[in-house]
Amino acid sequence: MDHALEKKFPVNAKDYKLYEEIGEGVSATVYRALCIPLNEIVAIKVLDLEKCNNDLDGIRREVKTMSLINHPNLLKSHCSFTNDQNLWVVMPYMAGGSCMHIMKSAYPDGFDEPVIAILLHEVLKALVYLHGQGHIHRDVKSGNILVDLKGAVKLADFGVSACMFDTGDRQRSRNTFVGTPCWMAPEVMQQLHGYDFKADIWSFGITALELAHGHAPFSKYPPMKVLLLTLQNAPPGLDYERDKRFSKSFKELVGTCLVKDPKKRPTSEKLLKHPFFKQARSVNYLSRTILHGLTPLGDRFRILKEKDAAILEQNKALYEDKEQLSQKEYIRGISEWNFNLEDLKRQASMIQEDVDDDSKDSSIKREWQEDLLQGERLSPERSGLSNSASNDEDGYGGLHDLGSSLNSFPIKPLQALKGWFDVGEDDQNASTPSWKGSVSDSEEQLPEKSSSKYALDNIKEHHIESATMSTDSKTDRSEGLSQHDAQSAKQDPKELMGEWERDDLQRKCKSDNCSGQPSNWQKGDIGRFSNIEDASNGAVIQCKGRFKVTSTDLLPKGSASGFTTPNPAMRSILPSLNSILQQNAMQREEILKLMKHVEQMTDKQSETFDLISNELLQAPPATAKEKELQSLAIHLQQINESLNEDLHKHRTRNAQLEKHISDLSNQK
Ligand SMILES: Nc1ncnc2c1ncn2[C@@H]1O[C@H](COP(=O)(O)OP(=O)(O)OP(=O)(O)O)[C@@H](O)[C@H]1O
Repeated sequence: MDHALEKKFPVNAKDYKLYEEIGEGVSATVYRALCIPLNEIVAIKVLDLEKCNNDLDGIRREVKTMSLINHPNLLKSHCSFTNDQNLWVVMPYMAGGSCMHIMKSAYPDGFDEPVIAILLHEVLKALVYLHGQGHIHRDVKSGNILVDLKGAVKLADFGVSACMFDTGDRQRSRNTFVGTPCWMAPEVMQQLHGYDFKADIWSFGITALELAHGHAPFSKYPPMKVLLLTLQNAPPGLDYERDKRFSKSFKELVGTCLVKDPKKRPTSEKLLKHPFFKQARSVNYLSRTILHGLTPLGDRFRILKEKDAAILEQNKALYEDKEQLSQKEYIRGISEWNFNLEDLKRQASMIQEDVDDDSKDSSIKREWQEDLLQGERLSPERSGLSNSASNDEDGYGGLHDLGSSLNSFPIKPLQALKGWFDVGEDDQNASTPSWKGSVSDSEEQLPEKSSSKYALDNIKEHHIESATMSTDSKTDRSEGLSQHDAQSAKQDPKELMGEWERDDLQRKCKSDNCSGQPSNWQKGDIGRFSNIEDASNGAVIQCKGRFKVTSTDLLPKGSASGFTTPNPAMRSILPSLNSILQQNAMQREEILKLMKHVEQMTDKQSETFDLISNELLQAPPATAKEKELQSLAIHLQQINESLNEDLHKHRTRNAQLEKHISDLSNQK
């Protein structure tokens, strides 16, 4: 137990001497300071209450949480008090600073795996405790992981944390859009069913990637773009090629956390049992490695601040015309971002078409490769289209779904995008999130039965104070993998399928296709058109729209009559060629349909879109109705963009398939 916690810290500003600045957040500046009567160095977070007028509730929450928590891996405050218009929060000084600062100043490409294992292990222990107490942290990221010089790791910043057992307004806060975009779970962005502890598991996975690469996926993009990329793309992960230096078990851990369906993510307790953490050494290792030889925190912070200022200066000219733009937010790409229309306007103005760097990022690359490997089968990220592909009469199933989603816009803005994200079956069936329901409902979402029971007692008695129960006993309780978890792990191995297994599956898929076995999707459709016998007779084996594929297309160029008995080698390759041709033709057809539909939609609606969005975006919203309309306009634009991106992907895939065919023909 930290000895300092037992000391009585004075609650008067004159008892502290502020030294240099060591950190800065959206709402506060943090200083190294001396507590004069105790002769102890502390950190003091100074919040300007006048500037935080609209978030006093959040501040109150943070201070309360910080004073009540009691876990070695959580940053507890010594005390807090007001000083003029400021709130001072006195905390232990974490001389190593945040992991983000350490990376920025000394490890720009991220840490090595042994270091990451320790950091994640310590943070996860904090999450197990928090979740057991009924709290969601909601802002897990390297900037909030603080380290002291001995290597102690503490998760900080409860500014946006939420308690699962609050009622009324506080409960509604779990339907709000808080956190930091790059680390934010899709369900938090979507605002469909609310969210729970699992949102922290997603952020934990993103933090793992951040520690591995030195930055979070999509960190260079403005929040609006991050939102779209997170919702539309396959989850990011460690790449097989690029991340060779990391173990299979680390890749698997990340894959387990970054599953879009929160129900399929493990609880923090379950995650703590992941084999990856077997390698986690004692925290002393950090002091011998990443903390060794670091310059004092204040100096590091000053240098980083100067660098940031220089970048801002450089970019000033670029963004001059976008007067309202918060450049600082953009460059950091990490700060808390509430789903607010002013932000959207600002951020939307910054969106560029390139997805260059992060498209090189593993997630997009993997999605792309997966699409290629699996042929026509569309990525689940676009399930609105793909699910309907096989039984869709007009081929517009996804678009129809989208249309019907649009009707629900005024009620749930982001719901309109449903069907374009991989909302799991469970999600679609679920009517309300479990935490919204009765007490027994909420139990299901809790990390462990004993924890939930404990937490439920909390609700009954409204005693958040009980959070300060003995750390040791809490830790003990949370150590054991619950029976339920162990069983569900056995019963549903898919649930634990990580990136590695997914890659294996893809490889398998690839080899299946090469052997001429059509995928499920193809099997159904081949029947609709023709069979291999037709091909050998030179008949039209496929006729869709203006595309006709005949078997002569498949025959060797040298064959005069175009009708020879294929040798065994040819025989084996014909089904592949046939299947590819069919895919190709069908893809062309689908692209044409999409293009036609988009053109129609664009013709009819673009004027309306422009009108609505331009007019509405100009004027600040006066009424709730106007706000809804603004949301509608913005989301229609997003959908438009999604459609265009899909179209583009189809085109590219088509080109790839054509190239594949010509390669195969050349080989022949
Ligand atoms: N106790 C501490 N010891 C050392 N450094 C600290 C301490 N507390 C905070 N910092 C530094 O100050 C930075 C900002 O603090 P904090 O995250 O609490 O502010 P904030 O306004 O809540 O930030 P944000 O909302 O952007 O996360 C941290 O990222 C960290 O680098």
